[in-house]
Amino acid sequence: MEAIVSIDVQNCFILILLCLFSIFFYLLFFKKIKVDYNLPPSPPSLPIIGHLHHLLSLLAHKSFQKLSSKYGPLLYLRVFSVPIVLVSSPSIAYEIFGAQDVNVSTRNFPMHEGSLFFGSLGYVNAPYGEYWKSMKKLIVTKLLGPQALKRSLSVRAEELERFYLALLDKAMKKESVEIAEEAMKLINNTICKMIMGRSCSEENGEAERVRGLVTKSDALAKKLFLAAILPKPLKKIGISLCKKELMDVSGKFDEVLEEILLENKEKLEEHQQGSGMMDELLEAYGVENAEYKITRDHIKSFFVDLFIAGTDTSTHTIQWIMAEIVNNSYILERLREEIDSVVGKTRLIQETDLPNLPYLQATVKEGLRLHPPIPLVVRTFQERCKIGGFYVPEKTTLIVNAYAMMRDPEYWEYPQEFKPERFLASSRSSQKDEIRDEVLKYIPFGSGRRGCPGANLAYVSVGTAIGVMVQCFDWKIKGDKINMNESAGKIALTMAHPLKCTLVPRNPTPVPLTSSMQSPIS
Ligand code: HEM
Repeated sequence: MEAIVSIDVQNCFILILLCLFSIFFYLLFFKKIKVDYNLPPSPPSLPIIGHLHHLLSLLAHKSFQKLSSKYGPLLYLRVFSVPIVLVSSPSIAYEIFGAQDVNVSTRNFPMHEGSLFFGSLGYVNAPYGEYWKSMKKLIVTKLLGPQALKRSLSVRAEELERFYLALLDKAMKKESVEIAEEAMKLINNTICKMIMGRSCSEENGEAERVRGLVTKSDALAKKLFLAAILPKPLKKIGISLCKKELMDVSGKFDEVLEEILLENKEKLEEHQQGSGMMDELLEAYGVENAEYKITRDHIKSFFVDLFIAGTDTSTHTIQWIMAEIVNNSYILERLREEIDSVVGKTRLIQETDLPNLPYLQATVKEGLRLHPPIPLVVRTFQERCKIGGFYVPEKTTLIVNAYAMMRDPEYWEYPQEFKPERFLASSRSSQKDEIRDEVLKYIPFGSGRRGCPGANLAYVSVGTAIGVMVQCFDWKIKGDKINMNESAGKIALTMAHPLKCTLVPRNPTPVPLTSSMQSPIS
């Protein structure tokens, strides 16, 4: 009997211990789930598709802006079962591009084998790793870093004069000018020359073909971006629907680039200099023990990415800013006063004048704030993490709504208005701008390691193009005001009604040129 009682007491003790352990582990486990799976708040969604309708809306950045102003700056969305985190606040962006920068340094867009655009060998879609790092080094040292930009100054000066002459020619013939068309020629020729040592030829239609391909690629990129967010089977269908168009664009880019590559290789063999970057790539190509082994297709994909990333963005920025200037005559007057007093009327504005033209610089910054050509910055969280105290699962797509952040009334006075003066004031109180919340309220070029490496080039190309248009011409439009509606359909934010103007030369005689180019009048 004694033995039975002692066994019962032992069992009871073990049972109690088991219960206590279970409760302890249950609480621990339960607590862990609660902490780990405390996802960011999620706005109401539709059955099955979740928040897909917001992504499909014509102007997704605006649809997201409405969502965040109603439900908060950090939201958890889903497209079917695919998770997305939507960020619309500078302080959360600061946390992500600081502590989680490596974690979000890959885009994870679908890659199409064999294509030069959105293919597996490109730069923009390359995962964060050795290949991306070695190409970034090349971009900074040979193309877009401050020293490289100094070396290519004359290339841009020559293209700027060509731009001025093209506008002057149209003005003299009283033809109307489509600003985006002329700006695209300027930007595309500049980028081609800087990368490959020569611009595409206008005579044999090569330049026209490349510009057409850049425009096509931009529309195609939007479709591919949407496909990227769908769950696997739908993603496959989406991409296969774009396949023909993708391979067509890739094939045409290939034709043009193959020819230019051959020319450069011959130059190199004859010890003539091409562009620094092209020479470096051609030398590295095929070298067994190179830092990173690159193929011919790597080079071509890299150039396609640079054309596409640089051309449409800068072109649309020029168009938006010029439209704002024409709509606000006091800004035009103030810009002219500044340019006339610093540059004068006897020579064309140059890149080296920009540091002495603060109002022009502020106008460019304000244009990028109000009309960022890439309104949504998209990345992927490679690993799970915590943001703003919330759990973010691995492989979650990150969408940073730069458009909403740069129009947030908490950070910007009169956020919907075009007021370059705001950047004159902020440059004086730059200390204040270092405050955590202020740092990422201005984000037209993205941020972190994968932020835009072309920002410096963009500022000087856009600044001088706007400078020439203001310095040399009066602007006439049909009607009182330019329609500033936005257009969808492409990845870049464009004007729904492209800006068309008739130009009248401001000076009775054309501005003398610095290079050997001849004015159409002389
Ligand atoms: C107004 C002009 C421009 C704007 C607003 C702009 C904006 C952007 C943005 C928002 C991104 C994504 C950044 C991120 O994910 O955080 C980006 C990436 C990029 N941009 Fe620009 N860009 C402009 C001009 C240029 C130019 C002129 C070039 C070069 C010729 C260029 C080359 C690139 C490249 C290569 C990337 C990908 C960077 C990477 O993945 O590491 N961009 N740009």
